[in-house]
Amino acid sequence: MQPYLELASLGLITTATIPLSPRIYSAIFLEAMAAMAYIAVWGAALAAVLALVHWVYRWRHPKSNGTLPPGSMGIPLIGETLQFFAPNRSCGLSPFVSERVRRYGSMFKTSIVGRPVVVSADPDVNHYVFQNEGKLFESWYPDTFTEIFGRDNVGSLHGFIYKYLKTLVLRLYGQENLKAVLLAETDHACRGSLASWAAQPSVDIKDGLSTMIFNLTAKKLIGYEPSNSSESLMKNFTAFIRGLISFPLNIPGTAYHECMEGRKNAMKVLKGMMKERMADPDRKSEDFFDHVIQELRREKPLLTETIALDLMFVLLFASFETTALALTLGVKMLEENPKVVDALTEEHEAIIRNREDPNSTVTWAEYKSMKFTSQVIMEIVRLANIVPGIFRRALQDVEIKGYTVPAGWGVMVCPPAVHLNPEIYEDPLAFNPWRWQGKPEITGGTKHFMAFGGGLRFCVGTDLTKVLMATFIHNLVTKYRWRTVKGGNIVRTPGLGFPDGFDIQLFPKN
Ligand code: HEM
Repeated sequence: MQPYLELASLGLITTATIPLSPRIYSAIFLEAMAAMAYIAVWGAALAAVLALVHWVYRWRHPKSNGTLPPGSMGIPLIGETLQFFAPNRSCGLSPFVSERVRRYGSMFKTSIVGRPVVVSADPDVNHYVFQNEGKLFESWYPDTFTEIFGRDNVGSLHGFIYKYLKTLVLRLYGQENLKAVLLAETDHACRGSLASWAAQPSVDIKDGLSTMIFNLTAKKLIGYEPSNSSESLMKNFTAFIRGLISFPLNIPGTAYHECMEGRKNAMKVLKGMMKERMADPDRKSEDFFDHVIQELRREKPLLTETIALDLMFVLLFASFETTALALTLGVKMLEENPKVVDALTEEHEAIIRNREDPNSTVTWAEYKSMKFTSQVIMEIVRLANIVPGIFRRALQDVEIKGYTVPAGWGVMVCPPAVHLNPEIYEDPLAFNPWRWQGKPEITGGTKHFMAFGGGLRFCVGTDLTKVLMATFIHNLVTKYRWRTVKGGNIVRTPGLGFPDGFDIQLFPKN
């Protein structure tokens, strides 16, 4: 059929209909199509822009059934992650927290590593969060942290299985075993390490302490001997730790990537060990891993293999790095405060004078008598702030101090904001162990001291850490003097680090 152009419809003439050639027809058709496509593209672009504007608006103004704390959610997707990880080279509160507390108050909202989070610098709020573990809040760490520690790590477990694991770990690191076995072993390890470091021109104290504590605790946990083939395990943990609290960008060359590779390799070693031990039912129980494997062998085990492996991984890591970092900072602070060293020396020389054999190992009664040392340890961990943030997730909308924390949001309790608050600790950056004088011993978290956490999830390694620090200080101040050879500067990203190392030279006392 011949195509026609309806001129009337175009308003050019009244009634005429002119036959058109197919070429003209298709040109007009194409033009109409182009116009429609043009409109569609613009329409789609406009819709996309509107959706984007709406999304950005929603990002910046998240929905809530009540009043959200003030604060900024940062730029979409990235939030304020970059500011959170920005290096801070002092013992003071990170600018990320201090600037926001100044601007918004002690509770503010933000977004870090892809999650909306309410940060609390308020002692009452922190206490409330810890006391409501399992009721209003549960332990939660951002996905990137969970990737690192394993999805079934103890921090991600709840309820019955969590309580069971905690009891299992306390059998190894609780007071009874410390008194019966570990105190003497830590004393022995500290003596040996200090003597070997004194025989060298200098030692990187952080590396030395890490190796000493790793060898001690990994022996208890997995029967690790530094000279056997599993030596690479320590190297993997070191690679793991370097990227632990770094920006979560998993591409080759980044610290985070190195960290994930370290985890992969360490898990390979642990899996190999587990396979070997599972295949040997006659194996005698020699270390903590053997106890865990006995549990796995039961007809209806409470643990799964993944939970067991993640537990071993977390324990191996948490046992050495935390304490090594705190003690390294402690050595730096002692060097800067000779009066504290004098008071420590007096306390520890008195202990030795009261012994029948001055070379005998530290006894539990002696350890318990170290009052000033215990104040020094409290002061070191207060200022070290090894854990810059303790994470939880709201299980329902929670009203606190006139604000709402929406269900599903993260909460970051910020211990440094409490430990460095001048209203709580006078002249908070001063290293002053005497501030703890006459105060009752703290055995759990309190509103004003939460270096080891608080509530149900209070750190299971607290007593081990204190024993390790006390025996190290005992041997250091009674047998050696020391001086810094190089390094000792700190950085927090936000985890504590010693970017230039910290080399000291030890001199035996006569
Ligand atoms: C200076 C040394 C240490 C510091 C500052 C420290 C700090 C902490 C903090 C703040 C928590 C609470 C985390 C939370 O509530 O989410 C915690 C939990 C934990 N710590 Fe430590 N810790 C130290 C040493 C150790 C040691 C030596 C071990 C050895 C086993 C250890 C094992 C653990 C474990 C397994 C948890 C998880 C407990 C749970 O989820 O219930 N920590 N630690």
